[in-house]
Amino acid sequence: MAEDAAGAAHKVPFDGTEMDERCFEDFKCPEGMMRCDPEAPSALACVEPAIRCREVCRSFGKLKVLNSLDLTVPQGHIYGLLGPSGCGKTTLLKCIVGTLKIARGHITVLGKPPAFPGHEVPGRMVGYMPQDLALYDEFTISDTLCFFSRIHGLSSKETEARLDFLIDFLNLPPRNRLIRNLSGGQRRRVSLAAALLQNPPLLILDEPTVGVDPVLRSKIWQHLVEIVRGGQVSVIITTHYIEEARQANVVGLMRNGHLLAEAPPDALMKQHGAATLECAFLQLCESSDQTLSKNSCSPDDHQKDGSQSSESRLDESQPILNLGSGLDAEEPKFTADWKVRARHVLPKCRNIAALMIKTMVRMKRMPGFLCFQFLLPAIQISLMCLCIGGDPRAIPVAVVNNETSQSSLSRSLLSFLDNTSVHQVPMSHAEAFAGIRGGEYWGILGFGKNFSSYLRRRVLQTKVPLEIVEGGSVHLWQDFTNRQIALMLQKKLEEAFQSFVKVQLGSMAYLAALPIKFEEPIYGRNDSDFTTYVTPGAILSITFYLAVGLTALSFVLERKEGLLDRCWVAGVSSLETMLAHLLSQLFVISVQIILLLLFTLLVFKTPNEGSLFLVILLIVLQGVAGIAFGLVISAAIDDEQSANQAALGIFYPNLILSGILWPVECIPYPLRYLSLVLPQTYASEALRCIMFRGWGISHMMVWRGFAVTLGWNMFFLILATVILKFRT
Ligand SMILES: Nc1ncnc2c1ncn2[C@@H]1O[C@H](COP(=O)(O)OP(=O)(O)OP(=O)(O)O)[C@@H](O)[C@H]1O
Repeated sequence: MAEDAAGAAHKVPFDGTEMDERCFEDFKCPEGMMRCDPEAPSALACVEPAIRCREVCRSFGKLKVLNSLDLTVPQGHIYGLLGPSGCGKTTLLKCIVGTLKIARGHITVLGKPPAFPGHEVPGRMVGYMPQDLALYDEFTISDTLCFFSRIHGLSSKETEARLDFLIDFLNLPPRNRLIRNLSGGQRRRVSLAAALLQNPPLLILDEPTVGVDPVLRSKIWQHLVEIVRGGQVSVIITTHYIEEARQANVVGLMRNGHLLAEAPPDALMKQHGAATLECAFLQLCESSDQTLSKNSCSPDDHQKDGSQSSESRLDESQPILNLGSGLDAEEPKFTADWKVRARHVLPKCRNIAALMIKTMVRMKRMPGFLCFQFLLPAIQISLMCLCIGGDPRAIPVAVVNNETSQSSLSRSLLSFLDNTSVHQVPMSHAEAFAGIRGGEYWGILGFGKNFSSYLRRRVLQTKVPLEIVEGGSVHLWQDFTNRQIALMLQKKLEEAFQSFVKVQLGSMAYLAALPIKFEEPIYGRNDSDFTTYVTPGAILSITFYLAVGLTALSFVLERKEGLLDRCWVAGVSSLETMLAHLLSQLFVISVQIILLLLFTLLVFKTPNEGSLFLVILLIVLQGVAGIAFGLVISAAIDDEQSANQAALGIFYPNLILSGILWPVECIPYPLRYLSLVLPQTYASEALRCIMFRGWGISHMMVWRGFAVTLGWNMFFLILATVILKFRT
């Protein structure tokens, strides 16, 4: 370690003689610019660098973004990282703070690799200002800073003091102004304030001065110069304003994923005889291009993989870069005992509380959306109860009655037909058939002119000719393109006939009845409708998918806006983020379930014969499964459109296969096996058993629903954690 540190601290100066990196202090700022304190760095000569990157490689797919990059940020220095757009500066900073993993090489930040157990990088040792604003729009300035101060564990007194200082120093608007109402430059300054908040020993600032006026820009630099003066704070800063980087103690000029030079700005300019840093940079780029083209002309110099040879890289960087980096290429070994490792993995209540308060504040700021969120499941189940499973109403049916007498049996029979469901339209035979073919009627009821006498004979005589049977029957022609309506019509006609027979025959009614007796049902009711069957599954499905949608969307958006990364760098682990979201969503789900059940049980009178506690528990667990599945989607998918498509793409197959709309028994094998492993199949069955059969947890069909739901919860949570781990 000591050897590594010493190796890293040696630089080859422009004239080729060895120099200690403390020599970096020996530069002058141009007139009119702020000067770095030349005294500052010398106090910390030859200590472990604040950041040391050796042979760092990182690719996105086939694109090599960091290519064997070496970089050293000395302790107590401002390091200006410069380079053209797309050269990999942000990627490098993300690797340094640990939000991106490197493919090769090693990085130490304040003595240890980022995210090493027990190391507070990420954490309160580092203040990170990402390139994206990464601020919560619904927060005020004060909410934003208090949120990060809770994560860093600052006391309320410390927070107040820092808030006052930062608002004054960065010339911010009043603290109760919402972020969404700030200008771009003001937001950027709030983002910088969040990075400076806890006075960290390391500041990593990705373009903090973009969109900031020159006066404030100079003030920011002055502040940076002041805070590094004591030698305890180090800063790495990227900027597009190359000349402002002359105020840095060291600049690193980056191109195509590696450093062309790393030296004090004045020394760099002197070596290239350039009047400005920009000119020096241009010259370096030109000489780098020349070296490259020279090397590309000589086939022997080509590397097998087509990447730039290490020799050529050395050539182009030789005047400036640390040639002793080879000494550091060997990865230093770091160890932590099991207690530190365990503490590192265990979620911190402080962070979970900070994240939960954040969610609550955001909800408070969006009352309309919150009410909608609470009421949505109740609205959905109400719509379902109102629109699905009920009997069709006022179905037009043509009646062709050839009996003319007012006292005929056909008229009596028709009077028993349920008029709310069936709308009878008397007409002639020809009109009726023309009407049904034209789609005006769903059926035709036909009575022959001798219907009454033939019906009596057919019931009372033991043997009658076929002509009597035909003439004594009600004839029904139907449009069967709508099965529900067709079956309802048949059922209504049968019911009307049974009632008619009871009145006409009294105690002799059995003569015209089917020799089948439908006894009282053991469970459920004779008149239970399709709505009753669908409701339990619909409740679970609504709870599950609302949780999926809200979780996936909120996480994907937070990730896209860089908020998740920013919290991570502040020291919040993925597990803490997931737990905090789970707990806050549990509150939302609880309110949703209360309203949902109030509507289902009290307004729509869906029967519940079993334990209300079990009903609520199963719905909550399904909600948790939805949240966990939402986490999987958000962990695996980066943009909201794809996340929406994934959630929607899974919604219908799951609804159809889970036996929510239609019994699982109708699903053909082997699709049935797939249906049985889905999260809502056994759970819906369990909820139906509790609500309609009054069964408890001891019944296999009930506990199986709970067990499968718990199993899916575990699976989704583990899967989300694993995906997050692999994708960092
Ligand atoms: N998540 C990603 N997936 C794929 N490619 C990426 C990703 N992030 C960055 N890149 C690519 O890596 C390269 C370097 O990007 P990076 O943001 O590090 O550049 P930069 O030097 O910070 O640019 P700028 O100064 O414009 O911010 C670019 O070509 C970019 O397109």
